[in-house]
Amino acid sequence: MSMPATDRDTRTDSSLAVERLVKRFGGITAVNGVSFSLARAEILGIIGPNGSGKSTLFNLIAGAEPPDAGTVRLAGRDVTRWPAWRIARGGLGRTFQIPSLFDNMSVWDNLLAAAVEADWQGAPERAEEALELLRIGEVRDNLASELSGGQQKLLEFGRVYMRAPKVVLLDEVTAGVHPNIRKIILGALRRLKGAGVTFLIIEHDMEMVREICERILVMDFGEVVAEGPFAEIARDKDVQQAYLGRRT
Ligand SMILES: Nc1ncnc2c1ncn2[C@@H]1O[C@H](COP(=O)(O)OP(=O)(O)OP(=O)(O)O)[C@@H](O)[C@H]1O
Repeated sequence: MSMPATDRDTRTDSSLAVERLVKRFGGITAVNGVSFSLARAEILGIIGPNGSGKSTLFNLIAGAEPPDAGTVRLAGRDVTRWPAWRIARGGLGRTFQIPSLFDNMSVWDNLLAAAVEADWQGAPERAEEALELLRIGEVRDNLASELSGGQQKLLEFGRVYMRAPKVVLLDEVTAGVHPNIRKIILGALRRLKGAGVTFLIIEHDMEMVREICERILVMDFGEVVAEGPFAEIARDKDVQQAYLGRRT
């Protein structure tokens, strides 16, 4: 089996690389031969209509579901079919569309609980950093259930930060949040990128994609149908009509 030159060149020193990933659910092929790789500190956006396979792709990368074929490499290591907890320990962080928090624990305890397996001793210091990075210091003693939806997204981001991930998957992290919260999230992304963290982002907010993603993958029917910088993707007539809306 021959491999495209672009894959061969980047896969060994990439932060994250997937090759020919496939996932079927009965008669549906949700992910159909997806390959791409991310350099360290790169931000790659994934766009595509509902049902195009974006969430399934995240699940395969994070180990929530095993692929039927293909490989996932994290920092050069083959992590295909590893359980999710082990991939997380290997340096992969993830947020969900609906934040998964401990509702009746405080913001502070939610942060500390995220560090349990990682680093107990450094946890308080890192939790302070998370409060500062995400500007949720004022609500540190509030229960997670008392936070606004946007603050809950910030806290979930903070819980990912606690584990000092090398690669982070963000699933519609700014969907429906107040512009101020969006700004905080963008600032945090830029700071972590500056510290070498790599991001893979599913996003419907095209403004966010344009602002922050260096490269974009367009998915449709489980396949990558276009790939490139935002300006290039935005020029593609088909992509424009289907996903970006008309801009005149
Ligand atoms: N657990 C599952 N069992 C059966 N079919 C599934 C399962 N998960 C996803 N699918 C199907 O796989 C396809 C891809 O779905 P997926 O959720 O990955 O798309 P998506 O691009 O993330 O969509 P959205 O933007 O709505 O989240 C869809 O046809 C979906 O119905």
